[in-house]
Amino acid sequence: MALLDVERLRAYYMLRRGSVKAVDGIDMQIYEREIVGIVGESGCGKTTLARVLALDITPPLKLVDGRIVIDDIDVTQIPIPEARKRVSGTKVAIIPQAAMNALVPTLRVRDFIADVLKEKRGIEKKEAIELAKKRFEELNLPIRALDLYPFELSGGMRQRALIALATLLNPSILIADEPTSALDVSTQKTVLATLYEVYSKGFVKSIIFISHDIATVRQIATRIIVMYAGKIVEVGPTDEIIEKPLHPYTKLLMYSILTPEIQIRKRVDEVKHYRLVGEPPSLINPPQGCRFHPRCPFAMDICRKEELTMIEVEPRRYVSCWLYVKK
Ligand SMILES: Nc1ncnc2c1ncn2[C@@H]1O[C@H](COP(=O)(O)OP(=O)(O)OP(=O)(O)O)[C@@H](O)[C@H]1O
Repeated sequence: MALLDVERLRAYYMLRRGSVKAVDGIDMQIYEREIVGIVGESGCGKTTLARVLALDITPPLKLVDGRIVIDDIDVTQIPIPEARKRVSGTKVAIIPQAAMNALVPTLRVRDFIADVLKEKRGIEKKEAIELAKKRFEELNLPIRALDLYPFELSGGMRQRALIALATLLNPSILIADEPTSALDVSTQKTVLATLYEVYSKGFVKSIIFISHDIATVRQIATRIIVMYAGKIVEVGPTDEIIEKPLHPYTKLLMYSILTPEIQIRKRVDEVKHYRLVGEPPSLINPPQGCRFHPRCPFAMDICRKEELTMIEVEPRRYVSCWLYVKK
């Protein structure tokens, strides 16, 4: 039974010049005790998907179609503000991409926590600060950080504090959107370690980890979902996605991370003469057929005409590519 079950999800930015189809027909499941990485180039819809799953759906973003069931609650059947009240912080919590700005600069960390917990869950200040102290202790974070203003914390400490805060109420699913992208490599490691800690200590059941960088995702995720142009193109266990990518887009992404491991290089050797050139397409008028076809070195006629849904090529391995359809 999935913790999170998403069906036919469509969420568009409704602009005057057209709708940006940032999440366009997504089916996915997140199960208990897994860390799922969502990867793809900038602009492929990862942040939009994260926002929708966290029910942060404000204009111009609109939920156009589909169903989201979180821990048995079909949140798409309830008005969004009410759904948010029911699940935010307890079933699902998010560390947003602009996390550096997620804290309020004029509030000490503890006052920020108190405000958020009061507003979202009606928890009194004293109790909120006790909860925060306990969680900081459990995660070996310095409790004195609670008395500081955000600008007094280092980037890594701010990010780790946000992980602690997002998980205060032990949400079933934590969504972390590019939590390490603005940090240097050694700070990234400490932030990843804190994320792993909230998972291993059972403060969250599962994590969705979003990043454009497969190399980072690889360090923490047990399963990977690859997104391209508002759609999922491939899903599989991390090792298999890394060592045996199927979709040409995943292969080119893998090749571009220049891994030194010989087996991995060999497996993606078939794309060694190609590069991931150009940009992802406009999501106002995405290409017909497979959205990757204009950049795909292996595109066939059918790819330009017909869209394909996910096919299961092996147990737990899904890909959306005509190359894998048996003729
Ligand atoms: N507020 C907005 N209004 C209009 N279009 C938007 C808005 N936010 C994002 N988009 C568009 O939606 C598409 C998906 O963007 P999104 O930020 O979800 O992608 P992403 O994969 O998370 O990329 P990044 O890592 O750069 O955030 C892009 O075409 C983007 O330009």
